[in-house]
Amino acid sequence: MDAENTLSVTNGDAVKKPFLIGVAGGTASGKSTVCKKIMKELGQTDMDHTQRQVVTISQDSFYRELTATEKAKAFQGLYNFDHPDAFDEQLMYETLQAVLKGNKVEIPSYDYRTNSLDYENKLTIYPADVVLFEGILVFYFPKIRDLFHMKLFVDTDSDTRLARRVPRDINERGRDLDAVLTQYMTFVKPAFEEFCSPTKKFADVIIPRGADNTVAIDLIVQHIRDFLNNRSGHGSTSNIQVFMNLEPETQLGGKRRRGILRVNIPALNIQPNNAGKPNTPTRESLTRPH
Ligand SMILES: Nc1ncnc2c1ncn2[C@@H]1O[C@H](COP(=O)(O)OP(=O)(O)O)[C@@H](O)[C@H]1O
Ligand SMILES: O=c1ccn([C@@H]2O[C@H](COP(=O)(O)O)[C@@H](O)[C@H]2O)c(=O)[nH]1
Repeated sequence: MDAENTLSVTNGDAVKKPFLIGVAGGTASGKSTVCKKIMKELGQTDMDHTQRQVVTISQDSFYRELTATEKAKAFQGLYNFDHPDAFDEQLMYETLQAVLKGNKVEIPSYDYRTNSLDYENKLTIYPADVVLFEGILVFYFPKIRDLFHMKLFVDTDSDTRLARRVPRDINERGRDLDAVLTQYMTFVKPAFEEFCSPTKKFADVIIPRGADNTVAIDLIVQHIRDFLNNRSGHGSTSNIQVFMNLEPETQLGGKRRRGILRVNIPALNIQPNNAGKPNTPTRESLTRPH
């Protein structure tokens, strides 16, 4: 395991740094559905939370607490939940830092019916190998954007998004049609154009049509599988051995050597930040046979 992905060693067990994936996109583009599909394909859903290798965190858990005046506005659909100022950037950053350190974290869930954080129903995020962080503005804040190892943007056209948001907000978020449409035209649509859409350029992978795009989802799932396999030592990380016949005696690595020399060449290592780059054999990897 390379040092870059290992945090510390406790009782002989290495604490591994999770692979952090940001999932951005407009409202109702299918961010949560894409994350659920990824988790399902990786066999992570019918499993105890403490055992999961892949977890999803929603940016909604980082909405700021509203003052009484803001709450009153929110109930009339007059508060802008789509502006970057609606989020607690610092808390989001500190929480992701803790997650990257392999710590267990507790975050509130979000209650859309009351427009508030729900501390009664906290979510425990257990240490995992892969963490998906999804939300409309996860790529907006540079400090947070820089934490991601991979960035996905779910790109669904605005008509489809509105057509999905209306029934969802009425059925699941306790809104009426007028409030949904007023909020959409006043805040959601302009904020998408000003703050969310421009962050598409930061994405490594753009997923047109969201969860319907099974090809894109399968590719992402395969990438995560490769990462998990490599991390658990089941991937193609075994060394390649090359035998060299040093006859006559040859100067090598500052020493005179002769006979059969075994050279260990570390195999292609598909860890994040190292993708596609074969490791270079080091002087230490030149070992004499016993
Ligand atoms: N591919 C799809 N086809 C049909 N409905 C979808 C699709 N993707 C998402 N939805 C529905 O659209 C709504 C918004 O999807 P969701 O994944 O919650 O979006 P987001 O997390 O981006 O807000 C939900 O009611 C969801 O069930
Ligand atoms: O109290 C709230 C908080 C947020 N919203 C809206 O939610 C979306 C973001 O959630 P998605 O699941 O990505 O759609 C955002 O557009 C806010 O307008 C809300 O209506 N009320």
